[in-house]
Amino acid sequence: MNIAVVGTGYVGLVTGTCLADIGHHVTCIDIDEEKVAKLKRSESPIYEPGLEELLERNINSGNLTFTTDYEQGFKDKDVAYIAVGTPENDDGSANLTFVETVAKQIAETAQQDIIVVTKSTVPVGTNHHVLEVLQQHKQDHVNVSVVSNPEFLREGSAIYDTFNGDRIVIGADDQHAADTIEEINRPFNVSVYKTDVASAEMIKYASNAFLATKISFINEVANICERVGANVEDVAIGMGMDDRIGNKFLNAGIGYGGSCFPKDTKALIDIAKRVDYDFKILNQVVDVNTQQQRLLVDKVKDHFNGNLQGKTFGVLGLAFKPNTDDMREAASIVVTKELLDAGATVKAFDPIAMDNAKQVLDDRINYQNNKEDTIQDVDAILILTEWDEFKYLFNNEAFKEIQNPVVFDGRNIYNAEEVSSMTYYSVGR
Ligand SMILES: NC(=O)c1ccc[n+]([C@@H]2O[C@H](COP(=O)([O-])OP(=O)(O)OC[C@H]3O[C@@H](n4cnc5c(N)ncnc54)[C@H](O)[C@@H]3O)[C@@H](O)[C@H]2O)c1
Ligand SMILES: O=c1ccn([C@@H]2O[C@H](COP(=O)(O)OP(=O)(O)O[C@H]3O[C@H](CO)[C@@H](O)[C@H](O)[C@H]3O)[C@@H](O)[C@H]2O)c(=O)[nH]1
Repeated sequence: MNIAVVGTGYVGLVTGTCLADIGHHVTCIDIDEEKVAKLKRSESPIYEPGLEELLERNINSGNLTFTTDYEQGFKDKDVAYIAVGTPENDDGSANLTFVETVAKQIAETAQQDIIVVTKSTVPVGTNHHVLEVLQQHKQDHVNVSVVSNPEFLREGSAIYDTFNGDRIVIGADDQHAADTIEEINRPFNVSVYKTDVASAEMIKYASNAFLATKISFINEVANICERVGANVEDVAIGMGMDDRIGNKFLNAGIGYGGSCFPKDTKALIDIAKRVDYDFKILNQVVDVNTQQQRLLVDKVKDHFNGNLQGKTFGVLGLAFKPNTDDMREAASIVVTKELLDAGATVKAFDPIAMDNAKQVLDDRINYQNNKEDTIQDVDAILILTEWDEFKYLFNNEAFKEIQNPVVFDGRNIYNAEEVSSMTYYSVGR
């Protein structure tokens, strides 16, 4: 099949590359010229394990091309995927400007019948609106239909998730369009769930909101565990042995971040509000997460009797989770700002996200080139992201030289034996 993918961010680039890898002819379109120039050289503008190899293979085979030119991108295409951002507006609602713009551009460019597939996360009703925009701006001889095909990949394992997803959701009111998208995806060999457009749009928000709820729930349990002398890790294992609960997404810590959970939970609250419904649980999930992202700073302040003036902290991990360079809504943004505002000096290091971190974090931060330098001459070490290379910190010569180390572990990456000889704080244990 001949496919255009509009937007080469985390979703568009992974989707386009994987569709090319299963044999489709794919052109990815982006307005960012620098990004497209890099992609043409088989260089990935984002860090995503395995992506660069896949890019190179499919560019070389001729299945994958990149352009900033819509006319070139849509030439002879049967299907167009929309994978542009839907960021948060000030009131929490989803900003649909990019999706609308792309719908209009597709309509104005398409010269043949086209199925438009929305991969971007969009509120219920958006695909119907996209169809209206397409119909308003398309040429008379062109037939258009829309399909909602929400994306469930996780950053850091996006390629794996695409080939091993739990489901592919296809929401369409047009049977032929739904069947075509199912056929396109068949080589992935992932279960397909077909439904109507509105339900597909809702599945995406409900899934993310449920996962965020699981995290805020276990974080509140962790906070109680600390007060009653229980261990949240043992509690999560015991809970997770019940299949109805499941053992995933029960890791307590300093809350969820990233480009999806924070914005999608707020967008679902807004979707509910627009139909006069107060999504009470989800409001609390968001509040708990805001509180949880500050938790480590409260522990630091308690340890230093409320005075961080003149203290130095070594922060390990800045990305919102390991194996990504994405800094969107990372807990490190909150934690480092609070430490700096309290008068502390902050040294920081992330194995991959340094460049992006420098764009979003406070310029008072003293960036380091490695973990060894970051933990030298500090009053305490803070772990904010559970990168593998931080898991063996205690075997590191630089660490062994520290007198009376103090460690605040926001991701519970160490066990009791490892930390027995130091002052150690974690979450819910
Ligand atoms: N990041 C994820 O892990 C993830 C997972 C599932 C769903 N989603 C959803 O997918 C959507 C995209 O997310 P993302 O993280 O990939 O976004 P992103 O911000 O990384 O990428 C968006 C891309 O779209 C491009 N773009 C903007 N306007 C354009 C236009 N008119 N024409 C062509 N390109 C244009 C931008 O230049 C950018 O490269 C969002 O709705 C998001 O909620 C994201
Ligand atoms: O038990 C857990 C699991 C995750 N997290 C945190 O939750 C956030 C999100 O993690 P994860 O879901 O692994 O990453 P994302 O790449 O944001 O993926 C989520 O958001 C995507 C965008 O919508 C969806 O496609 C994915 O299915 C959904 O998992 C991160 O800050 C994690 O540290 C926890 O605190 N505890």
